[in-house]
Amino acid sequence: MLRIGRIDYLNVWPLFQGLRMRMEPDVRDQVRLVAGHPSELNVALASGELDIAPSSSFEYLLHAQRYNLLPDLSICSHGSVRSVLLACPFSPREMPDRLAGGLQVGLSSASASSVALLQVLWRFFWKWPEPEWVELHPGEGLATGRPFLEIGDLALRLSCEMPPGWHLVDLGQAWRDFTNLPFVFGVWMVRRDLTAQTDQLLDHVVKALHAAANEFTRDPCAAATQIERPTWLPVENLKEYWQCIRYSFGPQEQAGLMLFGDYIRRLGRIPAVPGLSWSVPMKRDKHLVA
Ligand SMILES: C=C(O[C@@H]1C=C(C(=O)O)C=C[C@H]1O)C(=O)O
Repeated sequence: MLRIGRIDYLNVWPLFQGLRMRMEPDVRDQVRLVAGHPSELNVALASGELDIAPSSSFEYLLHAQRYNLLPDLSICSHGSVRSVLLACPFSPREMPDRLAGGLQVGLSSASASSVALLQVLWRFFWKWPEPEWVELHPGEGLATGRPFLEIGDLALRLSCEMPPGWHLVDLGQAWRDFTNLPFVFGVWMVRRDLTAQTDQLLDHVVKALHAAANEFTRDPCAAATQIERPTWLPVENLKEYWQCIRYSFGPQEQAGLMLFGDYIRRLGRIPAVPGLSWSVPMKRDKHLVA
């Protein structure tokens, strides 16, 4: 049995749809998909309830000794991402003045990477004074009337149905403006203590994931007509969204992840930036281990 985490957001829908379509019945019988938001998957992975999951890049940077990474697969954006947003009930230009009077800023309890990204941008890019950070459940932010971080489909919904008077800051775009690099929100982590019996199963799943990712990269909009969309999401918005989401994990994305690691080290959240440990040799390194 292979226990796979599935982020319950539209950002990975095409990947899991592709996986489902490609799994042979005997493989499907041996795979259990467990859905949750990234923080839930981080906890389940760390405690060994899951064997493999796409989840927060922050969790990898924090506990890299527990995991290997699937090569060539991530959840990232090269600019605007649309589903990781700082929502603000006033113009963000007013932030320094508002902070002078003391201000709480809400952080989604669903997130690890985006929480840290917001704190990195706050300190090193915008250079705003530190607010009082408070944790909020997903969907609770608007009612507070204060700035808050939202991720996933709830954030995408905010970007489709912009609440009157609110301003949205896209954190994928802000990271691009800051560093000129992609931001890797999620990576695929495989627990290092996975038993050898699951090797073949894992191999099959990884091949299917790569095929699904390649198909998505070739035509990110194709899946938009296959899915039953929520009423708040026009098909054009979904197509635009999936053109922002990328599953690649090449040198640019790796550089973005390492730079993020260095900033969170400077924030004191990790003692040192770990190396990237792969679950199978990278394609370009195969000749080294042959
Ligand atoms: C792009 C997104 O990234 C997600 C955000 C994560 C986090 O903040 O920890 C983890 C995985 C990603 O799926 C999103 O929320 O849509």
